[in-house]
Amino acid sequence: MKIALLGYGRMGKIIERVALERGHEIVIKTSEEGGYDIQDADIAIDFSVPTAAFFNIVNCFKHQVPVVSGTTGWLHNYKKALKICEDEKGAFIYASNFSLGVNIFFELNSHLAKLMNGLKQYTVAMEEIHHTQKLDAPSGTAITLAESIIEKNDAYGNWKLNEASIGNIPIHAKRIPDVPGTHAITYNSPTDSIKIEHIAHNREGFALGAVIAAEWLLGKTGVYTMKDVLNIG
Ligand SMILES: NC(=O)C1=CN([C@@H]2O[C@H](COP(=O)(O)OP(=O)(O)OC[C@H]3O[C@@H](n4cnc5c(N)ncnc54)[C@H](OP(=O)(O)O)[C@@H]3O)[C@@H](O)[C@H]2O)C=CC1
Ligand SMILES: O=C(O)C1=N[C@H](C(=O)O)C[C@H](O)C1
Repeated sequence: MKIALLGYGRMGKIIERVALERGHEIVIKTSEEGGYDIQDADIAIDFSVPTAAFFNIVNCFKHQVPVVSGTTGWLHNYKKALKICEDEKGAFIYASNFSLGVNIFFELNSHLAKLMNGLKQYTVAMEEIHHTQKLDAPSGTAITLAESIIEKNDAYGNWKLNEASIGNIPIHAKRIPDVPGTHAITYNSPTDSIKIEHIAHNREGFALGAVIAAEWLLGKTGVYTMKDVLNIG
């Protein structure tokens, strides 16, 4: 595949290496808005910044270039993007986390949330830890985890950053140098705690998942998720 890398930072560079190892070609790599012809590419992979992702993604839809995005912090525009994708007959996969491990963790979290539904002695709390360069908080992955708990557990209707209050899942965001991404969910009762945790040791899993998603999306139209790609859950 001829790949456009929209965002050539920490993730863009690892995705480039993984894509080359899998026999693909990088025809565009950019850290700027525009200045390239997206139609030179068969597919685009956007790992940019929250303020740029929506433009990058919509530009792909408008030129019928399938696009995979892992950028977090822009999801207030997600529904708008889906509408444009539909209108332009585009192809799109967004995931807050492309790693196989986290996608398995999403399933565990959902199952645990269902088991805990109605057990009023337990309260849930989430912690996410990332490197100090991260622009958004809480992480996209933490938001996905919280949304899944809200869907399965009647005790929760929303999440709150660094704040515990009734009906809200507290998400504690910590920034520590060089941490690729850690997410933990703990259910606490007066007598015990149940904790599940995912620790990324590096960024390879995110990059491989994004390239696999791009390979899977090529030739399709419509909106998909990593559940479709990995066929889990
Ligand atoms: N879904 C997933 O699995 C994962 C998602 N992420 C997310 O991916 C995103 C990128 O992460 P990471 O690579 O660590 O961040 P970086 O800051 O290292 O890279 C982002 C790059 O995007 C560039 N950029 C700025 N404006 C634009 C633009 N208009 N178009 C294209 N690129 C632009 C930045 O350039 P400059 O520095 O000059 O501003 C920078 O080089 C983040 O939102 C992060 O949360 C990260 C890991 C996994
Ligand atoms: O910015 C990062 O680094 C990461 N961002 C994603 C998120 O916000 O969930 C995924 C991963 O945790 C790394």
